[in-house]
Amino acid sequence: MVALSADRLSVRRARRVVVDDVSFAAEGGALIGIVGPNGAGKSTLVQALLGLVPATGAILLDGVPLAERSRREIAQTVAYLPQGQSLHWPLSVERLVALGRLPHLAPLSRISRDDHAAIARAMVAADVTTLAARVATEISGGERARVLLARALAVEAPALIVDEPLASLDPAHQIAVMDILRAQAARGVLVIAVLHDLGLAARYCDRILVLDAGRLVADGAPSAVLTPARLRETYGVRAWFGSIEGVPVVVPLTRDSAQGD
Ligand SMILES: Nc1ncnc2c1ncn2[C@@H]1O[C@H](COP(=O)(O)OP(=O)(O)OP(=O)(O)O)[C@@H](O)[C@H]1O
Repeated sequence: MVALSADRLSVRRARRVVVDDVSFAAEGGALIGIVGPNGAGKSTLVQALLGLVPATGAILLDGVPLAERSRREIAQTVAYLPQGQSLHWPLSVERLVALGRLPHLAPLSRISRDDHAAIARAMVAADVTTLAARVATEISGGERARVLLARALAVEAPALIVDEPLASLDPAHQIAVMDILRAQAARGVLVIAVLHDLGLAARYCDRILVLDAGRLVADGAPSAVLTPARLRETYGVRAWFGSIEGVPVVVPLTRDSAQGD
């Protein structure tokens, strides 16, 4: 199974440290949530894990420093769904999902039967088969989110990093996407998901990393990490914690007046 680790990872943007001395290690077979307030550095952290932004510290992918891997190797090993991607080319949905196979194709080679099978599996998993012939620039925001997830799934990489995969999705599709991520983890994939919905993070993740102002302030099982004190300190909110039919429920209730504003 794939292994990904960061050791004392820091990233500066516009001369500000936005990821600050973050260390963690992860292996395939787990769904790991990254949560934290807006601007905490979550997207920057995952971009650094993919080698997309310059960082200090060490990142190891299967024991090899990321800097020693080619872009193609990284793209084959870690599929990535960026946050809020917009589409500019009027490709069909099926062709857009097919782009997920690019890391596996030799230059000028054609899509193989295996590639077609991977594309079909990804479209079924993300529930976008009925959109296959539609123009990708002419579908709704939630449909686009699922199509882009399908493109990432089509890579069939041993690791999958998704940045806010639930944005613009209705409740049924939010649950469906979390089910997909869980199923991927159950198949041995390392899934890292940047999430804002703490309730779904608590329900679905094996482990949660909490980022606050660039620092990793908590790392552990959801029940250990998503506590009233942590949510107060990190988000400045009071939350209700409970469970329904054994499913953990976290509902942010009010901003914490102790925060002062
Ligand atoms: N290209 C950039 N240039 C300069 N600063 C940036 C850039 N991208 C992000 N930042 C800053 O880096 C910090 C971390 O941003 P990042 O997008 O990683 O946060 P985030 O936790 O993913 O936030 P959100 O939940 O709002 O998506 C923020 O202060 C942001 O303003």
